[in-house]
Amino acid sequence: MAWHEISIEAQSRAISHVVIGHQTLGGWPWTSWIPKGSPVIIVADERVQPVAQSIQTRLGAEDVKTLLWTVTIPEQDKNLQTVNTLYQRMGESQVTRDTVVIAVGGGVLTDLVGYVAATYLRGLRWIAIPTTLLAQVDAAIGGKVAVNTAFGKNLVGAFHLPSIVGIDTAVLETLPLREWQAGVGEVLKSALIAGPPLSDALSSELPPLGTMNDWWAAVIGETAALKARIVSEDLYERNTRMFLNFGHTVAHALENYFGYGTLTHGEAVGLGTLVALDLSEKVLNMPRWVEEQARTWMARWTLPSRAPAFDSQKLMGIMAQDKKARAFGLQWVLLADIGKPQVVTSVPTDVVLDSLQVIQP
Ligand SMILES: O=C(O)C(=O)C[C@@H](O)[C@H](O)[C@H](O)COP(=O)(O)O
Repeated sequence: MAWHEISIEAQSRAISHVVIGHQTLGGWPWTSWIPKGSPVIIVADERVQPVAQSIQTRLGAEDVKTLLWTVTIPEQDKNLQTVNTLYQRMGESQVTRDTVVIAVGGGVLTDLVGYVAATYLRGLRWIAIPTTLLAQVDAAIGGKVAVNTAFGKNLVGAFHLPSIVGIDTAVLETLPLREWQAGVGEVLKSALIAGPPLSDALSSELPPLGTMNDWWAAVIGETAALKARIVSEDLYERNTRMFLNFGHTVAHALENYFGYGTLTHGEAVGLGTLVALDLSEKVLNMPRWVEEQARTWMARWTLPSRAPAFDSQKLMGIMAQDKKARAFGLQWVLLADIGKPQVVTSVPTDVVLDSLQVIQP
């Protein structure tokens, strides 16, 4: 029986503009970001409702039809049940495919609302307005959107780039201290995988957490630019984008093990980073000074270097579900040196178990 093939070669040149400024939210060209006549739904964390209301006022003045939904979504509610409540509201509001969704909040909100935008009506245009350090340096950039399941962190998701990521560092001026701490885990990760100039900036001075200043504005800009560069090279994480997952193999497992929300993502990333650095010394002969430098940064910014007690074998079972895992086993992102990440497969289980000891209490 003869057969023939018809190929579909979709050329999606997805573009995502990352806009960074300080006290610039009010001056952004909103109407150029939203196609004429498109309705808008703003989904905002209730803690940053004033930011969302200022956007709604600005859009209203330009005759853009806007709904504002304020929500509270802790990490433990970043799941399909919460997604479904938003699907329900969108159905009740008779949302159409030309609607633009604007997500205003931290990483949990941009992950979940971004996933809703990726899936409702098979995909809506969306804009991310990150209001936490974690979201501004990492979560809101690059289009990874997802929710957690009982089997693991971010196990249900998609790649759906926001058309705009609007970063106004002024919104961090009222950010609670633990949210600052939750974000620095990703800043340290970025400095370790990138090396200079970001790692030099951290080594020259480390301001206290909680006060927005020029140093933080520069570090946020550099970290966001690093992520934008990596995502531009490998949007679907087929190779180099895995570098951004440094420390996350253990981090995500810890978040699941202790119950989502017990450890902040940044705290878990800090702990996962220490395990990855120990493995890097063993497997890639990474110079020890890199680990010592990371520990200095973590201590300065009060990131925990020890986890609550955990069963290493059970944690390994959760790690097996990591999205970087393949049929042949786990893939690790390790460092040969600062700024020199590598994807490494077939790290022996006993070596991993030994490295997990570095974060046991
Ligand atoms: O954007 C990426 O790629 C990252 O790995 C960045 C991570 O810091 C971020 O936490 C991401 O959401 C985790 O991705 P996942 O694929 O491990 O869920």
